[in-house]
Amino acid sequence: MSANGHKSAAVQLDDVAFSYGEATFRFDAAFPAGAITAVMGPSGSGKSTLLNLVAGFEAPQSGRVLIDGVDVSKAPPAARPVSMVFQENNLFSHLSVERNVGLGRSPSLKLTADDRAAISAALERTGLAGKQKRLPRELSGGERQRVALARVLVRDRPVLLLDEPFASLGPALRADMLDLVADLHGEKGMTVLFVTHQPQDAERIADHVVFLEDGAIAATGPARDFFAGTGPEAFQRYIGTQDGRSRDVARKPT
Ligand SMILES: Nc1ncnc2c1ncn2[C@@H]1O[C@H](COP(=O)(O)OP(=O)(O)OP(=O)(O)O)[C@@H](O)[C@H]1O
Repeated sequence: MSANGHKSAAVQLDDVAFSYGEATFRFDAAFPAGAITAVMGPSGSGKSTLLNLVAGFEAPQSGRVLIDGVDVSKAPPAARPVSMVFQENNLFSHLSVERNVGLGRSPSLKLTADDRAAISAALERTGLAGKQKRLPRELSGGERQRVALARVLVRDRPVLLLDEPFASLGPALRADMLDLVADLHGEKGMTVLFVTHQPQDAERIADHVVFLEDGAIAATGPARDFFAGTGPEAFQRYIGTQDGRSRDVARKPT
C-alpha cells in the first residue's frame, strides 16, 4: 500500500532463468510500485514470457519472482495479486457482460450485494452501462476490452499485466482505451506492466521502459529519455525499424 492509500506493489524478477526448449530467458528487473512500465522489444524477445512468469502461468527454473517483497515463484496464478488482460479471448463467450465482470469478484459467481454494486459501478466507469446483459459476440472489439478492464476494476489487484491489449484496435480507439487505462491507474495506483509494439502508445501512458532483446533485458530507464531520442542505441534502432516508413515520408522535400 502506497503512502496515498492506493494499492500497488513492486514487481521484481530476481535473476530468473527460464527456457522453452532452445529459447532461453534470463530476467533480472525491478518494476517500481505504482508506475506504468512499457515492456518493449522485437517479436520473440520474450515480452509475453516475462509477463507469464509474473502471472504464474510459467515458473522460473531458477531465481525468484517477488511481488511486494513476497516470493511468489511457486504460487499458482490465482494466488498472485495480479490481473492480466490479453489481446483477445479475455471473456467467456457464453457469459453475459455482467457475469464476465463478476468473475473478477467471485469465480463461482456467488455475488453479494456489495459485489453487484461494484460490478455496476465498474460497468458505468468503463462506459458499458446498458450493455450488461449482452454476450461478448454482441460487442465490438473495443467494448470487449472494456469488459476486461471492468473485471480488472472489480478484482482490485495491485498489479496489472497488459499483453498488447489494444493491438487489434484502430489508432483513435486505442488512444481512448489507453486514456481509460491511465484514468484507472490514476484512481487505483496499481503497478502496470504494459507490453506494446507501438512507441506512441508507450509514450502516451508509460513512466518507464524495459527493453528486451533475445530473452534478456537490454535496457531500462525513464520513458522520457527513451522517447526523447536519448535512450539506449539498441532501442533507437528498434524504434527506427518500427516507424521508419513514416519518417521517410516526413523527410521527403516538399
Ligand atoms: N508455449 C511455448 N512453447 C514453446 N516456445 C514458446 C512458447 N511461448 C513462446 N515460445 C517461444 O519463446 C520465444 C519468446 O516468445 P514471447 O511470446 O515471449 O515473445 P514476445 O516478445 O512476446 O513476441 P511477440 O512480440 O511476437 O508477441 C519465442 O521464440 C517463442 O517462439
